[in-house]
Amino acid sequence: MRDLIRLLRLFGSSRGWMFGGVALACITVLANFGLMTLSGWFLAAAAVTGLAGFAAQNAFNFFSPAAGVRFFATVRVASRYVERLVTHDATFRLLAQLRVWFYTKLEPLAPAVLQGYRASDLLSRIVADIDTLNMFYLRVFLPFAVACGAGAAMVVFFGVFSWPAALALLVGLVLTGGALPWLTQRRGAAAGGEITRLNADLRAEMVDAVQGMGELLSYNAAPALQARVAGLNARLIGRQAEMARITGLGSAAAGLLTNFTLLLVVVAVIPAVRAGQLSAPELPMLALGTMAAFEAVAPLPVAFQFLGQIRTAAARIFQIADQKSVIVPPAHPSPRPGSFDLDLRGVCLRYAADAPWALNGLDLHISQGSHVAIMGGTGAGKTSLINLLLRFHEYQAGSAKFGGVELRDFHAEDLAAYFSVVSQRSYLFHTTIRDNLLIAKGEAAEDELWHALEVAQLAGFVRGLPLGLDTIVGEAGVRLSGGQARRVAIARAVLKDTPWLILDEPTEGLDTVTEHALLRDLQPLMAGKTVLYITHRRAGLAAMDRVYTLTDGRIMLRESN
Ligand SMILES: Nc1ncnc2c1ncn2[C@@H]1O[C@H](COP(=O)(O)OP(=O)(O)OP(=O)(O)O)[C@@H](O)[C@H]1O
Repeated sequence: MRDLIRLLRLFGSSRGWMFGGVALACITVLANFGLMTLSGWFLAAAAVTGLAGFAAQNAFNFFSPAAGVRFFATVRVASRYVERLVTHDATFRLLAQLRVWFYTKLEPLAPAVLQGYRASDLLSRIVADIDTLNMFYLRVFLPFAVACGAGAAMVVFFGVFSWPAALALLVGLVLTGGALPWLTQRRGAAAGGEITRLNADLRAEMVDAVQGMGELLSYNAAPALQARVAGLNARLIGRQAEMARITGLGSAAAGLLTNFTLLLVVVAVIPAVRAGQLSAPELPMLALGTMAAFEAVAPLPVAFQFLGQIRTAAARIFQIADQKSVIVPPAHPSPRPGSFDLDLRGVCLRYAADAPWALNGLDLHISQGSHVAIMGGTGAGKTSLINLLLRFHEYQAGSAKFGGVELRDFHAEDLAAYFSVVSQRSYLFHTTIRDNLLIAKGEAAEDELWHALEVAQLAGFVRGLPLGLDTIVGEAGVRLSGGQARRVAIARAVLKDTPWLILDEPTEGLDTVTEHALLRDLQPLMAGKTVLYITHRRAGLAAMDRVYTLTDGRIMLRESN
């Protein structure tokens, strides 16, 4: 329940649209109620008048009730139309609001906290869970509010004619709109929650399967995956069938309760008609009114059945949104560094309180303009050093100063303005070469893009492509060779043009010829910049001013060039 109240609070700024939709839906239900009750009364009164003789027929006013029927019919159609427009508009607004809110919560968690989640699970939360939460307004909140508002008005209307009939209607509405939804909600909670989780698991397995298709086929591991997916699928279908059974039972019980209430109302009204306290046409009026009144509560049993699904989705979303970023942003704006020197003294960094130190008392000084290489084997702490510099992870001890200012006094996004990273892992988006370059400098002109490609030695290749800069590179750049993808990353660094250039194993995975060509082509980019070259190979070290060896998170050796 707490999660649902939180959800409602989140929708605060769209309150006008939400309650506007509720008001219009109430008008629609009440117009239908007016139409049915007036029609019931009018038809019966006309029949009674017809039997009463010529004088009574002449005296009967046909025009006012006929006009009333037309009025309610027109209002019902018009308000239903506007209600659909408003409630759907409200739904899309809430959806957009939820997505933006969730994204703003996610952003500070990248990359440190989000690394703990599978990408496909995050995708499920961003897309499917948010969509499920969106059902909350249209399928739960709106029908519930309409049932309360319009239901109360209709009971009061019945009360004006007959309190026993009003009581019978109230009991029928409360049973159908309160007790039955409570039951379906209880019955559907477990299945609904599991459907959300199983859908997420299934999506995660499928994303993994598509990404690892090559490995699965070459190791003949596809049958095991198929069996896992089939198992998940069978459980999902089982739970969905359970939900369908509950839906069917809920609808049938609602229909039964409607007819039972109709019977109760008729039984309650007959003595009053017999006693002359009510006129004969008022009996069909209240009977048809009862049928119309149930329009207000009919969607509730099915709506509440989905509460389990909505609650699980809300819990999954809030679980991420409530995570704290490991980087605490400083309270004040980032200072301007006095220079671009880096001075690390006894820096310790680890990824969890009980994890071993990835950087363990690291001392390192890199003066502005110098070219420094850090060598180290697997797990030595090279990437952790970059994580430290870019404020992707927090350091727990020691002093790390950039231009004389502690790194933790910088906002990560401001610090990013001083560093460009060319890495073996530089990610290429499934879009054009142009768009992949523009992420480094959104406002770059066409000739700047070509200049960057020239420096990265990729201009000739791009010119030769039929679509040139508008060539789609494929997912993670699959349509480019390893060397070409690295050159796109270099072109980004040229565009960004920062004082520091970090080369994180830029030639990893490339053949020796390409490696040497790439290192040679990097030279113009390195001129005049402070360069940190991280590698575990010896290629390219000759061009460095100093070479350090990193072992177990600290500098163990300094080689001079
Ligand atoms: N995100 C992370 N969460 C937990 N531990 C991590 C994380 N990243 C690195 N580590 C651990 O920190 C230590 C240093 O890792 P790091 O990635 O900095 O080494 P590296 O020198 O870059 O290695 P490689 O050359 O193999 O990439 C390793 O023991 C590693 O297991």
